[in-house]
Amino acid sequence: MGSPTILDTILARRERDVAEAKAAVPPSELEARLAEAPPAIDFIARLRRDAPIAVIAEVKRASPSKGDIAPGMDAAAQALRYARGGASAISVLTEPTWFKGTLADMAAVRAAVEELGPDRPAILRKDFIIDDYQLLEARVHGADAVLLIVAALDDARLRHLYAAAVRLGMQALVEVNNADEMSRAAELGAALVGINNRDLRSFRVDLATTDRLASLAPPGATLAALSGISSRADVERFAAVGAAAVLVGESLMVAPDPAAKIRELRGVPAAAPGAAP
Ligand SMILES: O=C(O)c1ccccc1NCC(=O)[C@H](O)[C@H](O)COP(=O)(O)O
Repeated sequence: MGSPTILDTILARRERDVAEAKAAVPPSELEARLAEAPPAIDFIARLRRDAPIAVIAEVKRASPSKGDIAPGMDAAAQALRYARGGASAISVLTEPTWFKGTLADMAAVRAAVEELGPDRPAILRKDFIIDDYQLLEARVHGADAVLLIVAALDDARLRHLYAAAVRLGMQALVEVNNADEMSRAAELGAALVGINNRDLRSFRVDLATTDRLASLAPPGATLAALSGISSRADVERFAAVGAAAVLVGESLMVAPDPAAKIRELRGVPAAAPGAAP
């Protein structure tokens, strides 16, 4: 066996984190809080509503590959900038050690977008989900959808977590990075598939990953392209191979005007001068 990859290291740490969280707040306590959780909307329908291309805008303070990106960023304020630009969904990284995110960030984002009414952006919990407990946490803190990374889960666990997410009223963005993972997502019957251009084991970003894998997506699935996206040309490239959405993190986090950057990615004209960023 070779040395552990960053994905292995993150997953091992997440297992310990989940055990500690369960010791502090037992699953039964979270289950009891489900009834008061903010209601979920249909994540896929929210993306589809913004055809031909929806932007899933990510709150990402740091990452294993880049280190600090915007460590002091206020998640809720950034989410409102994204909403102003027309983001269809907000992805909130809730992993604390490498991404400097928290569940409290996601709850704050959810509360902030609630003010926008029924057309609010949908909320994705972006994390390394390995346990039902994290699904309960996600729903209680206002997620409409969760990320399930095929490379992080065996088939039985993937199937179990996918069904459990749906039972809780959420949808799952099923992430793949190669043809084998895509066939596992198809086997699962994933309704929403994210092709990650970043190989989570090597950090290598290759935009051609989406081009190569898009035609292997299960028929009828909604397709999203993830990672390394920074220009309108990237978005057009992925729309041309059938992506209904793009997920964008770093280039929005470093943009001086994130709302304008989202408009640029969506291909809509710039806002009138003097409009709030
Ligand atoms: O971003 C990383 O360095 C990373 C490393 C290991 C596992 C996951 C990682 N990122 C998660 C993501 O896939 C991205 O946050 C997301 O797709 C946005 O990517 P980008 O637009 O390139 O910031």
